[in-house]
Amino acid sequence: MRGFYIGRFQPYHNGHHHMVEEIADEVDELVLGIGSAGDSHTRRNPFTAGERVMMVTKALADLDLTTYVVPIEDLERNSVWVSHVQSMSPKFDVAYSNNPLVVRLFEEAGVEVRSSPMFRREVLEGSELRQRMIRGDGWKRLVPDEVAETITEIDGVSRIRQVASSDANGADRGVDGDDATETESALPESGPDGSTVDRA
Ligand SMILES: Nc1ncnc2c1ncn2[C@@H]1O[C@H](COP(=O)(O)OP(=O)(O)OP(=O)(O)O)[C@@H](O)[C@H]1O
Ligand SMILES: NC(=O)c1ccc[n+]([C@@H]2O[C@H](COP(=O)(O)O)[C@@H](O)[C@H]2O)c1
Repeated sequence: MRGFYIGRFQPYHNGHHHMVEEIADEVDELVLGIGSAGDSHTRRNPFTAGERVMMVTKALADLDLTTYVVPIEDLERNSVWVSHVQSMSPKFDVAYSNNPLVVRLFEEAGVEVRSSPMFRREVLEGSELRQRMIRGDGWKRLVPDEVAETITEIDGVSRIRQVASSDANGADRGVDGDDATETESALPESGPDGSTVDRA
């Protein structure tokens, strides 16, 4: 059986990794979708698709699981997003997500979806990690070692600080403090990833 798990992975952290380890007990192969693949160099989405491919590929290398890492760009239409995902991914039998919008879109398209409880969400959250990087607080122990190495290799902390400071000056920012584009803001209630506000 083949599973599919999508996230923005900005960055890939131990909460994601915990979820992948649990999924590994249920499937033979796993497709990791790198969501919002066209976005980078913003406060909410600092890393490019290629950089996230590196983080995820290296972090998964030790798992006894065949994995495929597939970048997937956002679409303006939620109603056809699942078809778009299916067109970019190896065929899969079950999708994994804890994102309510993603769960709904897969279910409406007739795809089986499985969710899991959030793992140590008080610290294992992308926006919390990005804030820690900006502030210089400890973040490395919250991500797999390979992810910390990749972020160091690409000088990621300095990038996040720079894009966050230009966001603070008004560039690339939505009214609610995130960097949602007009397209994202125009979607009902939330951006394509189901989020509303992002602190970093
Ligand atoms: N700590 C966690 N435990 C379990 N699942 C998680 C955890 N953090 C994120 N997820 C799930 O992983 C998927 C991808 O999440 P995503 O890449 O948006 O990370 P995030 O931590 O929610 O980041 P951000 O704060 O940037 O939105 C989603 O289904 C999300 O609900
Ligand atoms: N219409 C769309 O493009 C659409 C809809 C639902 C989810 N997504 C993407 O799927 C990913 C979901 O990941 P998260 O659960 O990490 O938010 C995000 O990259 C999000 O932008 C896109």
